[in-house]
Amino acid sequence: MRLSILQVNSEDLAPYAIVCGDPFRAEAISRKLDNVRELAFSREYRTFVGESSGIPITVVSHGVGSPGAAVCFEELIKGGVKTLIRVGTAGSYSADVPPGSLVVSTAAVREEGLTRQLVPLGFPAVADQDVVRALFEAAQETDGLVQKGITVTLDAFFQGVEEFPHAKYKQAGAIAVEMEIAALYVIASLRGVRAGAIVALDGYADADLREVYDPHTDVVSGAIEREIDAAITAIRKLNAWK
Ligand SMILES: O=P(O)(O)O[C@H]1O[C@H](CO)[C@@H](O)[C@H]1O
Ligand SMILES: O=c1cc[nH]c(=O)[nH]1
Repeated sequence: MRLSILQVNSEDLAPYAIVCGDPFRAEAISRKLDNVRELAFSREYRTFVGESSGIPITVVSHGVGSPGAAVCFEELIKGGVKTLIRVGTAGSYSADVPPGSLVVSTAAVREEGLTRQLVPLGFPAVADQDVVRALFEAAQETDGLVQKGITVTLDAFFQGVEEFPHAKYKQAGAIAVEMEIAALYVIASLRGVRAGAIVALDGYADADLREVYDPHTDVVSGAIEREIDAAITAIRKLNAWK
């Protein structure tokens, strides 16, 4: 089956997929795999397929924001992907998890506009427990801080005149904010597949991102390297557990 937006054939996809915002990160992830082939680069969606320890893995970039990412997740699932792991970046809510730390998202606050068009807001955006366990174990095997907990998914990146809801979600116990995990978790639940996410913290959520946002520091690059390794290791664990 031809997937019309990703521009790939479903027969070429693997049951495990690693997804990320940035097409260049997708390429970096693919470089960690064996027997890699680039299948397509259509819009923001760059798709590779390769193997780790003989396990086929698809890697796809989904761009920035939940609506575009949702299109990618839906097509991957339609194409036969059964486990999706997002490898992203996020802003921290706490000095306890400073930039360079990793966070495994157990569930996401639905502060975006997409998922309420799919299912009522009372429906949770929650990760698959086996994927969380595999990601957390794998991340702990890398050097550096890793925590697991609730993340927030927001549409807006730069603040306007409205207050961002960070203070109340921090008070409620959330640990980081990004832009696509809630869409991933809701769509995975609706379509009956597994999903999880790990993010590298690249700064603080309450900073003025127009002034200070820089995800290209050595500290962040090191954390992204660690989360990529953790995601691939997590897939090897999940494959061994089945
Ligand atoms: O690094 P990625 O995976 O793109 O994730 C985060 O970075 C982007 C914002 O710069 C948003 O997509 C956000 O969710
Ligand atoms: O959405 C995001 C992603 C990375 N860093 C942030 O502060 N916010």
